[in-house]
Amino acid sequence: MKTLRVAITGVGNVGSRIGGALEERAPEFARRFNADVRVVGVSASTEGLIDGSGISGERIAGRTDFVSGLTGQRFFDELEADVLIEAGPSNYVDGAPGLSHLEAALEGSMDVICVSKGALVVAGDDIYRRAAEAERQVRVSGAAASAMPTVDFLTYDLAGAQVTRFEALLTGTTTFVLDTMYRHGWDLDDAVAEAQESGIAEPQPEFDVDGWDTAAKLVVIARAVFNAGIPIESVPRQSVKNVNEEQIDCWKQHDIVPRLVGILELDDSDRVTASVQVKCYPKSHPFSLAEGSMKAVNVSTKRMGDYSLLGGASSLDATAAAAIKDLEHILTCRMSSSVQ
Ligand SMILES: NC(=O)C1=CN([C@@H]2O[C@H](COP(=O)(O)OP(=O)(O)OC[C@H]3O[C@@H](n4cnc5c(N)ncnc54)[C@H](O)[C@@H]3O)[C@@H](O)[C@H]2O)C=CC1
Ligand SMILES: N[C@@H](CC=O)C(=O)O
Repeated sequence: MKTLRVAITGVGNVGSRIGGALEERAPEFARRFNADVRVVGVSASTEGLIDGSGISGERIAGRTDFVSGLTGQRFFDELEADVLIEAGPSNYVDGAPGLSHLEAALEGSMDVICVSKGALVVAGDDIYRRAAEAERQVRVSGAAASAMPTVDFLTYDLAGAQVTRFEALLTGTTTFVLDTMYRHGWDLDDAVAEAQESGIAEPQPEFDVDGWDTAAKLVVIARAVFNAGIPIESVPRQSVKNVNEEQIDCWKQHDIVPRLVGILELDDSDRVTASVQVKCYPKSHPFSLAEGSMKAVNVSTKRMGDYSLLGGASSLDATAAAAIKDLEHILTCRMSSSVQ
């Protein structure tokens, strides 16, 4: 049986669940791929743990035998792993600490799974170039709307379809906030506090509310799907903060529902432009049917017509599952290439 050694950087809301999610799937991986998939290293901001014999989900979440200082470069110097799952903070200024984690992992010939978005937003080009040079994979489901298939849907299912427009609810927090304001009369602050309580809002929730999270996901998707480099600062953004009670009343009278959407449009030369907008939709539109922290995607293509997907609500378990989905795709590639 082949062993696949997995490391995780960032043991917060999401990272601490990834170990348990992997443990749950391990017997299936053993059966289907004849692979022993185990976590061999985890690092948090000031401490970490490396154990080649495997680290259980309980040890990751409990952190009782973490070693002080085993993080950052020291962690990578001591780590021997095949795949890194990066689940630290998303930092759109310089990509730290995720960027140096991804660089060290690719340097060490690991495939990388990004749950955090900062490094991809700040240095997507560089990460994909390094990965190509190292002949390693970059998987980004967790950073590109997690449980809602975006990159995989566009690159695999719609391969060759020639996408012309992608319009989507990519941030569960803003769907939740607008939905509770519209349907239940909540005020913005209460709705944001509830989203924080459930762990889906960013540590600084204005990243969600002001459209940065949606913009970041558009940047990640544009790079992964269309090989387009879009600077996040160039993405025009609208904020949910500016939605007020009078507007909500007016939209209700007109039977239309507000949502924060991210849009990618491709022109005839395949040039991609991105924007984040508060838009209203008729009540029967799939985006209006997205309740709570659900997401939704509308895609127009030249060769296969139009699509709508609805689902993929933001949740910590669903995000951990999306990272394990990426791991499964890596496993599939690694196993098939070892057969050839
Ligand atoms: N919460 C969610 O529903 C989702 C979150 N994400 C992204 O996943 C990432 C993690 O999100 P959460 O777990 O909610 O955030 P979190 O703030 O709970 O966890 C981040 C963890 O990274 C740790 N960390 C900070 N510096 C570090 C370093 N130098 N080395 C190793 N670890 C370090 C922090 O101590 C913290 O525990 C974020 O980038 C977020 O944008 C993506 C999809 C969904
Ligand atoms: N803050 C995001 C979660 C991570 O991508 C959301 O609300 O969907």
